[in-house]
Amino acid sequence: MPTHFRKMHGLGNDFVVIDEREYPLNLTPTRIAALADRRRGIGCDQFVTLSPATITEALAFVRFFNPDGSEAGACGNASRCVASLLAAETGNTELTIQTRGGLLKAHVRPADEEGRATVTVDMGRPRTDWQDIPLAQETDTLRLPLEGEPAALSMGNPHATFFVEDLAEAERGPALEMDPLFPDRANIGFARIDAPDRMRLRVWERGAGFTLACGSGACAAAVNAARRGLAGRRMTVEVDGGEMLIAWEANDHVLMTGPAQLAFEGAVDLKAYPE
Ligand SMILES: N[C@@H](CCC[C@H](N)C(=O)O)C(=O)O
Repeated sequence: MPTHFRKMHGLGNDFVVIDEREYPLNLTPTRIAALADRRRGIGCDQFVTLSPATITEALAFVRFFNPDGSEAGACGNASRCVASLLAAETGNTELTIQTRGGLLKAHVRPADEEGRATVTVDMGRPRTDWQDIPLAQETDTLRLPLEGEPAALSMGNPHATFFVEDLAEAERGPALEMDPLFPDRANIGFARIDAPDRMRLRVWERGAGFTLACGSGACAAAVNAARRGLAGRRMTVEVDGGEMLIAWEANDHVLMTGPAQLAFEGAVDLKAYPE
């Protein structure tokens, strides 16, 4: 029996979304990696599953997997996409989803003629203690002991942000993801500050590589820029796929606003992929 899936994207960061709320599929990392593979599977930057929430206020428990099969505690763009999906399903414009990184509240605005909804997700509080990111050793997370002195934090997943003049420095991403300072590896952002309220960002994503947009990376870069005194607390973050608005509120929560879109729906025979 083929399994229904949705292909969604936020600013070109694309997802296969499978709803397991009625039938658990027990997908293994091997099968997820095969399905996420653009050559032999459906292909996506992240694979997303919905299962029943364990907390009554949440509509679903949402899990995010990278194309290498590893699981991430957060994915900003996929959170917007899932929120738009659940809003269409329930008619609620204010809703909560449960993730490994925590409970996320979302506000979903109506979709435009192209089916693109604008969604704000409260991504929670950034965690800046070295153990929470995590780092391998106690260190000042505002300036890590790496060439270029990036700032690091967790948005439910680990991020390091380098502040650069030239985005060509992003070619250091693959090696930095694996640096021993990051025991769980890390998403590596390269941010060029263009104005106190505007930056250009590229992110080498852990387990995925360069993507057109990284929502949690945009939150991390904006917060890190403000922590370093390089920018204010509200920023437009321009990525390869477009723009997000990030606001680091006085209550320490990070609000991320950007688009979410359904690309197409399909069905897949899971048994055709290794377990
Ligand atoms: N695309 C994402 C982040 C996905 C997870 C990341 N690669 C990780 O392993 O932490 C986003 O929009 O936040």
